[in-house]
Amino acid sequence: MNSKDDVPLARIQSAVKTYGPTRALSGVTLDIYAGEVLGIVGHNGAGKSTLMRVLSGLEAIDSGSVTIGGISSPPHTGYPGVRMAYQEGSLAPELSVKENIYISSAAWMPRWRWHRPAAEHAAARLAEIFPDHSIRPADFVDDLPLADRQRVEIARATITDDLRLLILDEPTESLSGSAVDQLYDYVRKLRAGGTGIILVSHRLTEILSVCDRVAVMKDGAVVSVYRAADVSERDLFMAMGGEVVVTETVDAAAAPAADGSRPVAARIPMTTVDAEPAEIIAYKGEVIGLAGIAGQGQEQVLDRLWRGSGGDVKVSARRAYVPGDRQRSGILPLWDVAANLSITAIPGLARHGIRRIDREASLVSKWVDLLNVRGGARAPITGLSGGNQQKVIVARAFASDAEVILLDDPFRGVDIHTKAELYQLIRKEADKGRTILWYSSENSEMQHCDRAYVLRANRIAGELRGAQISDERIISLSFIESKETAA
Ligand SMILES: Nc1ncnc2c1ncn2[C@@H]1O[C@H](COP(=O)(O)OP(=O)(O)OP(=O)(O)O)[C@@H](O)[C@H]1O
Repeated sequence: MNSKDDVPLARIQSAVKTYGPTRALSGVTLDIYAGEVLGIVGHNGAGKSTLMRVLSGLEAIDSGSVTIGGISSPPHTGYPGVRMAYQEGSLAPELSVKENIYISSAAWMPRWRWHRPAAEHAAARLAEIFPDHSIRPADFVDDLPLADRQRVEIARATITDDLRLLILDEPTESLSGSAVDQLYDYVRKLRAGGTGIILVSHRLTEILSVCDRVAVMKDGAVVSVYRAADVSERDLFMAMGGEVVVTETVDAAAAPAADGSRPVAARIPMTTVDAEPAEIIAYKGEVIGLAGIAGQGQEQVLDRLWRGSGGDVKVSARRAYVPGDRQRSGILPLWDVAANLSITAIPGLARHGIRRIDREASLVSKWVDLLNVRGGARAPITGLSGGNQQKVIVARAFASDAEVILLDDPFRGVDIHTKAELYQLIRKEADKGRTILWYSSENSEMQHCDRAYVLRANRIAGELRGAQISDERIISLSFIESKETAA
């Protein structure tokens, strides 16, 4: 552990950064040491990503100072030795993996015949961090699923001839369990080699398991710094400004049985892992989880339901979809928060085909308040923090008149207070008769469902109900061999 006498690798003093009227950083003071993992936690919009962009030299502060490795005014290429894996992804989608690696390493890679070294670096680093990955250096980034793009984003940040400070901004929001463990093993290895690492995350369990110290940010400032060994998740939660919200998970006894007495809201034919015919069925008013490790067909189920009835698929005509990949298919970047939020609700609010601006405005203000969207209704959506953008996309679905809501890992990057409120919102909306089908990469979220189907290789590996839905059960169903493959 570092003592006060150690020279910090990075020192931030009274850093202030404003965007128009928004004070994103209101006087941050923080030291970061070589050979430590420093966690940064805080509510959506607390200023975490802004601070990281300042440390990487991407944004200049208005006042205060930032010194890294003895340098206070970084060259246009950023502070030497500081690399960052970005929350929203920084890869050029129309280029291949190796081309992306080359772009960020052009300063030290050969100027000619760089394809091969770039491909070798990409393959070697991906294999080192994520041994079971299946990404090829020639793959186009746009063709990769979100989790693979995240793997490349992380690998890209570490491919350099000089790594002193590695910044990971919410690196695990789209990774599943084993990839998360692999990443943190690599982080520990870097720490042992003397690299300083900053880990920004809303996942407090991960923060406490991998960090040496944790800084809590609130409203643009660091309000406390703890030794990770001295605090609990609850302590961090309270320091972030949390009230203890009791989120009720579904109790098996209380869970509504899938008894068929309610109308069917969605039905989709499937097979079991033993190749028996089966189906995913959601009755009106149920919250149905689609669980299992990432990429096992959960998104295809949502996609088939989104495309609508046809063949043996049955689903209500009024449905809404919350995509997990907000950059690609979620936000409407040229519009403000209000337009992004109300777009699907407008027809339902109109009278005789004429828009009712007053009703639209009150709908928007209700949801902005309910989800505490920092930035307000008139802010451009791209000026919002990542978690706040995600809240707007969730609000858009619930503000519509949809009977069936399809959630594709919807709470990526949303802070824990807001998540707790969203879990309650889902329950309330289900009680009102809406049906929710919900894929989450966080198994613990599935506990808020009435029933959950665990998927493996596009098939149903099992169905859990109420209190049966646990991390352990989901993991074991995700890996146990089927009778067919075991035979
Ligand atoms: N480019 C920008 N233009 C205008 N406002 C911005 C911009 N970037 C950030 N902000 C504002 O600065 C504040 C801090 O945002 P920041 O992205 O740093 O928060 P964060 O703590 O990383 O949040 P999250 O957990 O949601 O990622 C927010 O109010 C945000 O709206």
